[in-house]
Amino acid sequence: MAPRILVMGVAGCGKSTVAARLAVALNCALIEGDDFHLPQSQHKMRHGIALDDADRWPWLDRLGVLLAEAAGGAVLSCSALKRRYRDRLRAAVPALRIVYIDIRPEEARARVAARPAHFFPAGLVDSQFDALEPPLGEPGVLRVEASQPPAAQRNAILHWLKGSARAAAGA
Ligand SMILES: Nc1ncnc2c1ncn2[C@@H]1O[C@H](COP(=O)(O)OP(=O)(O)OP(=O)(O)O)[C@@H](O)[C@H]1O
Ligand SMILES: O=C(O)[C@H](O)[C@@H](O)[C@H](O)[C@H](O)CO
Repeated sequence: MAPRILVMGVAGCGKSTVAARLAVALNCALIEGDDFHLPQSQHKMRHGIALDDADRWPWLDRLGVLLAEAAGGAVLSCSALKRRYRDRLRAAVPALRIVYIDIRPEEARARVAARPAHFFPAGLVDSQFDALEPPLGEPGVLRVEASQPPAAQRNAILHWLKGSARAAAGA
């Protein structure tokens, strides 16, 4: 079955980095969630204003369609901070697998502050943690430590995917 995977977490956790590596390893498409924010949402973030549900719903709906329709599967990099956001993506892609990159606030702040050219300001990182509802306990979720090197993260995810495919086949 074509892979349909969400890599999620707060700004700076490393979701784009590992999602890109995973898409290469799985030979499938990469959907970079940040590329699909509405212009007004990008404007808000650039000006230090956190997104709210109303900003995120149309964005999540678009990403759900892209992920569901990607021929050959896809890896989606998207913050998906709240349970209801993930449920919206699951409504579009029922077999969604989720990789949660878990990072400490001080590390996320340091990473975001170290990339000043990016549209997302370090001052908004705390709001990401305020919004975050970690997906632990939800079905089909793997937690990955943000501090692991990207290659180790990718390998752990590939191992997990292989194990779930075997279990689904009853092996
Ligand atoms: N496993 C890692 N270990 C150390 N640094 C990392 C790791 N993964 C990513 N980084 C670095 O952390 C920063 C943020 O990474 P990345 O852009 O992938 O995160 P992100 O979650 O996609 O962020 P955003 O959503 O804000 O764009 C980058 O400078 C990246 O090089
Ligand atoms: O839901 C959100 O608040 C956003 O998606 C953010 O997480 C940023 O887009 C992203 O992390 C950029 O750095």
